[in-house]
Amino acid sequence: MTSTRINNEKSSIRNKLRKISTINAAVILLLCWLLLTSTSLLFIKRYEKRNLELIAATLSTSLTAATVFEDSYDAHNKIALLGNEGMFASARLVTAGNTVLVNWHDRQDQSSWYQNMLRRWIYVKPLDVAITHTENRVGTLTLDGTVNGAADFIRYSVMILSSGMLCVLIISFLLSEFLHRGILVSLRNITSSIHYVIRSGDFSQRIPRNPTREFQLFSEDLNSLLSEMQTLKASLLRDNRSLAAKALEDPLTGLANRSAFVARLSQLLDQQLAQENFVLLFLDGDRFKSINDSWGHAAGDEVLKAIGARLAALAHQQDMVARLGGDEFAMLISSRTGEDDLLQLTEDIRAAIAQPIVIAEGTPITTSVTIGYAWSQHGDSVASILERADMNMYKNKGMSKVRV
Ligand SMILES: Nc1nc2c(ncn2[C@@H]2O[C@H](COP(=O)(O)OP(=O)(O)OP(=O)(O)O)[C@@H](O)[C@H]2O)c(=O)[nH]1
Repeated sequence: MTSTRINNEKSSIRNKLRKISTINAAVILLLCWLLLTSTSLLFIKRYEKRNLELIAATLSTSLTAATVFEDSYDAHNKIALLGNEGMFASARLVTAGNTVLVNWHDRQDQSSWYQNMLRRWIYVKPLDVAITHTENRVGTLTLDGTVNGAADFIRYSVMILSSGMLCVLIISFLLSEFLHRGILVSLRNITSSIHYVIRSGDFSQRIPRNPTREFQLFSEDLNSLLSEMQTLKASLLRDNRSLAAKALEDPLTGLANRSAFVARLSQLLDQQLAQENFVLLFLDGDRFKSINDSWGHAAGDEVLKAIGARLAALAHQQDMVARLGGDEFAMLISSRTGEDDLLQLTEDIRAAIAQPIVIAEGTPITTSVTIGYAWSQHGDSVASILERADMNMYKNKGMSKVRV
């Protein structure tokens, strides 16, 4: 559900940026329109009022004679002549004796509520002008101004605003595509690098340089985090490898330990059908207790290390030498194929071990090992082959104790 929401085009940064720039442009356009329209309307108000006063002054002069002689026909003609030109919306001419000479209305003027409101705002009330003759008031002319000019202005400006809004939508859409491309590409580079790291676990990946300062700083922070993760991962891998190696190594001699030996033996037994037989040698130190008792445990350790090194020197690359514990060693030999070959090896081992081992304090110690071996057989298990070699070693123990 979360991913559906994130994938939704509406929640993309591209869309949000586009929305922000469109709203910005629309608000600025609306404010400009309001400012320009209200300023223009103030001018129109002054102009229309002044215009009506001039018309009233001119008309009142030309209506003097008709008012004095109460010539309604002539007065009507003069008023209608200007009224039909759209100079005013209605006119009323009343003599000083309260006789209504003319009550003219523009037939086309069917004012809506908003035009009436506009009229009230521009003119406040109908304009009364006195008609005088020899400094005597002979009548009164009352004019109602038109609002056609102001209404047309407002209508046109709203039309211009609407088409302006449409242009703003189109222009801001195109501009946001163009201007935000850099930001979107930068973000895409960063997220794709992070996705790659998450998917592959490869912390050597770095986020490329970015021309935008904030993104560059962000990328640098992420890169230093990645390099810390890389170092941490490398040290964890190293520790893991060394722990794994230590788990399979005998700490005293550095040879394989019992676990590693059993694992290798089991592997060889599994592969046995496809390969030549191999041999398992079981070696046990003779009278080792007496070495410890005579020269100390540390000297015993040195002897065990020397035995291990000598056995390892005699083994070939495909063979394995292990210390199973105490003074017990074992060898898995895949490099010798015949009994003679093997006997030669056991002789070499005995000869090598028989060489005196000079411990740290300079004392030479002579020791020996008893060897028992078993060739691998079809159907062998780890336990069965170990047991055969062990038994053979014990059979030899008595003899070797005397012989070696
Ligand atoms: N120095 C040293 N001695 C060890 C170590 N592990 C076991 N030993 C000693 O090795 C001796 C092994 O004795 P055994 O194998 O039982 O007997 P042995 O004296 O070798 O006699 P045989 O095997 O019958 O010839 C014991 O005295 C253990 O204490 C070790 O890591 N270092």
